[in-house]
Amino acid sequence: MDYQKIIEEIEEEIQPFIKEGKVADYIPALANSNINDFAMSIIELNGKQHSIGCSQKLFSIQSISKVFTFTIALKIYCKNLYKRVGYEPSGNPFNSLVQLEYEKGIPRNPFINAGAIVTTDALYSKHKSNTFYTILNFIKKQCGYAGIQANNEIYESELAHGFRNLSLINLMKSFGNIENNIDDVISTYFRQCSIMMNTQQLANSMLYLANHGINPLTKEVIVSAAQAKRINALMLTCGHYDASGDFAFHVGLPGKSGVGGGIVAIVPQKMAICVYSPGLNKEGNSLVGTKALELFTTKTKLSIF
Ligand SMILES: NC(=O)CC[C@H](N)C(=O)O
Repeated sequence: MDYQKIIEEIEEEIQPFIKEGKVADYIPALANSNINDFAMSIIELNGKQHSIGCSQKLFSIQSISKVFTFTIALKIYCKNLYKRVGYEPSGNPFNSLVQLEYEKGIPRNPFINAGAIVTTDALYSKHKSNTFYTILNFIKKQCGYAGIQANNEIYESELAHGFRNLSLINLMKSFGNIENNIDDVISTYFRQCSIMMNTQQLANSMLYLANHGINPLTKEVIVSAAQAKRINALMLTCGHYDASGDFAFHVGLPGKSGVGGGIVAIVPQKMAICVYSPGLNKEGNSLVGTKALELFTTKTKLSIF
């Protein structure tokens, strides 16, 4: 299949939708993202790459970082991790507090904010003040580029406005589900969200999930096949919060979004994809990114369904 031609078609077909989204402004440093930006990158298991648009432009990975932290925590804690964070969809917005009180501080899954904060806390218990560098080094290795960095302005901006996330972590601490100092954990979480990558780097970094946990290019075993299956399952059922059903319905691939405007998606045994468009839909997922992936699976018949 000529993937390059397909993504070129998609770039044209998404144009009418570009102004429909709204860039995230609850993190003030994200408010000046350019709504007209669009990029899409594919990497096949054999390393063949295809890109369109501003695929070299860096943007903050935000909640896509939850895939990396969950992967690292799963390697360390295996099944024990599920004592502290579940694996069911929440049906609620990514930063919702309500369910967390009913469910005694155990977040539904690792891809909503509460679950990702617990995951970062679990990493902090092991790596202490090296936690952020452990996450960053993991990402550098997966994408094959040592220059990956966090963005201090975005980090500071979220730190100054992260009231919701502070509520979540305090509530979980009150239930005994946060082991470390809340300032240490929340600042690590905000820093991981502010890591800057482009669509090409993000697609590269997800390749192990398309290949049963093994990076097909370096042959390194990142997680077991069973763990890779579970990460993909959670991306499918929880990767887009209360729009996860909608994403499965329209796109039909395991995926994970971030409020920076990126979405990664996995075509099992074939490829990893990343799209970028900072205009979001009301659930906080890239509107045009979702549309582009829908067009891709419709044109290629590569949905898992
Ligand atoms: N959905 C997201 O990308 C949310 C991440 C963001 N840093 C937050 O915690 O609110």
